[in-house]
Order: sequence, then C-alpha cells, then structure tokens
Amino acid sequence: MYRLTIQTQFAAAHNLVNYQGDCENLHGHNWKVEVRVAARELDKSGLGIDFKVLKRQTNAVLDGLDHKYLNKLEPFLDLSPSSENIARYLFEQLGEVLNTDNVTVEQVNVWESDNACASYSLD
Ligand SMILES: Nc1nc2c(c(=O)[nH]1)N=C([C@H](O)[C@H](O)COP(=O)(O)OP(=O)(O)OP(=O)(O)O)CN2
Ligand SMILES: [Zn+2]
Repeated sequence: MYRLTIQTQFAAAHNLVNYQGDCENLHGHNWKVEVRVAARELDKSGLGIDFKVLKRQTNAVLDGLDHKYLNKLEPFLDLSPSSENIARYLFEQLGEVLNTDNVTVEQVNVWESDNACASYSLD
C-alpha cells in the first residue's frame, strides 16, 4: 500500500459551543489541514494519485470554509466547529470525491495552532 499526504490551509472564524472559557467567544484560526490517502496501485506515471488532484479537491472543499464564520455554515449549525468536528467533516467530504477502487482517504489532521492538532481517521 502506498500512502500520500498533502498539506494545505484555510482561515476562518468560529466559537466553541457548550464550552466555558475564552473559546466560547468569536475568534479565528489559520487551520493547517493534512490529508492522507492510501493507494493500492500506481498508474503508468508511478503515481497513486496526482498530488495536484489531491490538493485541488481538498482546496475545493476548503473553499467552502475559507474566510467564513463556521458556526453559521450548514454542517455546523447543530455541531460545535471544534477541530475534531472539522476533521471529521473534511474526512467525509473528501471521501465522497476522492475514494475509488484504488484510493481511500485514510486520515485528516487539522492543526489549529502549531502545537494543537485533531485527527479523524478510518479507525
Ligand atoms: N480538543 C479541542 N480543544 C480545543 C479546541 C478544539 O477544537 N479541540 N479548540 C479550542 C479553541 O478553538 C481555542 O481557540 C484554542 O484555544 P487555546 O488552546 O487556548 O489556544 P491558544 O493559542 O490560546 O493556546 P495557549 O497555549 O493556551 O495560549 C480550545 N480547545
Ligand atoms: Zn478556536
């Protein structure tokens, strides 16, 4: 099995729901996003999936979050937009566009800061 990872980022505002502390107030982050996929086989170019495709599809999903107030977006109307829930949302959205017989989205890591990351994965 081959494993490929890309990194990208988005900026957005949010506030944690049902949370007591500073983070219940509106604030923002520059989230770094890492997407890891597994590929069973390589194509004739030796690629599991083109990094360009992986980045383009990821950025297309992130465009829906970039420079938005996450709490006001449909996926987070009834769900606190924590990094954990953002990671799961991205995992599910990316699975819909990237999963094939050959490629499987395995893990999404969402870095809220340089030292805090939440992940969602297959198991
Ligand atoms: N498990 C999680 N914990 C927290 C999340 C989260 O998404 N998942 N999010 C937050 C807040 O979004 C908050 O913005 C982060 O606050 P904090 O960790 O305090 O960030 P700081 O940069 O202020 O870190 P310090 O090291 O405390 O200065 C909170 N927790
Ligand atoms: Zn925050």
